[in-house]
Amino acid sequence: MNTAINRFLREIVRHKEAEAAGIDMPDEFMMPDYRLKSLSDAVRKQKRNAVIAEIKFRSPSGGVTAPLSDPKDIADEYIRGGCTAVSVLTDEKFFGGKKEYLTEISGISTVPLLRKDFIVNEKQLYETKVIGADAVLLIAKILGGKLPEFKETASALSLESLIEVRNSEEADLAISCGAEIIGINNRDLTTMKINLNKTAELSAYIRDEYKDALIISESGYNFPDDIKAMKRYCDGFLIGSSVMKAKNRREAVEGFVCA
Ligand SMILES: O=C(O)c1ccccc1NCC(=O)[C@H](O)[C@H](O)COP(=O)(O)O
Repeated sequence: MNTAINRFLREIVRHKEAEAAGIDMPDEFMMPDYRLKSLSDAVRKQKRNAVIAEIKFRSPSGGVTAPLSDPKDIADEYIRGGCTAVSVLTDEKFFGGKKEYLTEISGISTVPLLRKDFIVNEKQLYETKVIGADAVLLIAKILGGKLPEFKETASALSLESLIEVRNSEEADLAISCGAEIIGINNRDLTTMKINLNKTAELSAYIRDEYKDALIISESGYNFPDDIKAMKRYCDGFLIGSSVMKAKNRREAVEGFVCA
């Protein structure tokens, strides 16, 4: 692992391990909706572009993406724009998220919800279920050899896993544990720079090796034309900053969905 990534991930892992020492249960008045919604089915059934629209108030690469507002309203705008799923950042320290946001949104959402966080401890998977998510992000670089057992635990909890990779070794790891959904992240964690070609390169590798997984291209989609250029390389897109920053979020999502 390169040293800059190392430092960043080490800081996150340390923080997450401390946080995961206790499981936060949602308050009674925010009981999540546990009816299952499948992310993979939703992506497969989408006739236009499958867009997983993300709620992220802040990020290490871009700072504040939007002033704090009710995440349910944002999810509602995304859903009216035709998104296939909503991704909710639940990390507080680095992304200004909250686990409660996911629980609140689960009460109004008609689409699957992805919990976006840094999962380092299996307790967080139980917590992910408890707070009302349908799917969870597992990052190959963080979990390494522990990835298969985390994926199995997630499946046992009826949580789908989106396994995030950035290179062919990580893709091999995802494939070896039978990933149903693989996310290719276009953001380089050393420089924070975006390279959409990462999706083109890695999806060719993955599709050569393994035809079963859905491929989601993550990060760096600013304009509908970006989707037009990349759609042949993947089955869906995870889009955060540009839809959070949009004046009209419903229209912004619709633009990506219909590109
Ligand atoms: O968003 C960041 O700055 C970031 C930095 C370091 C690790 C992860 C990061 N983001 C997580 C994500 O995967 C993105 O939020 C997601 O793919 C959406 O990206 P974007 O549309 O570019 O906001």
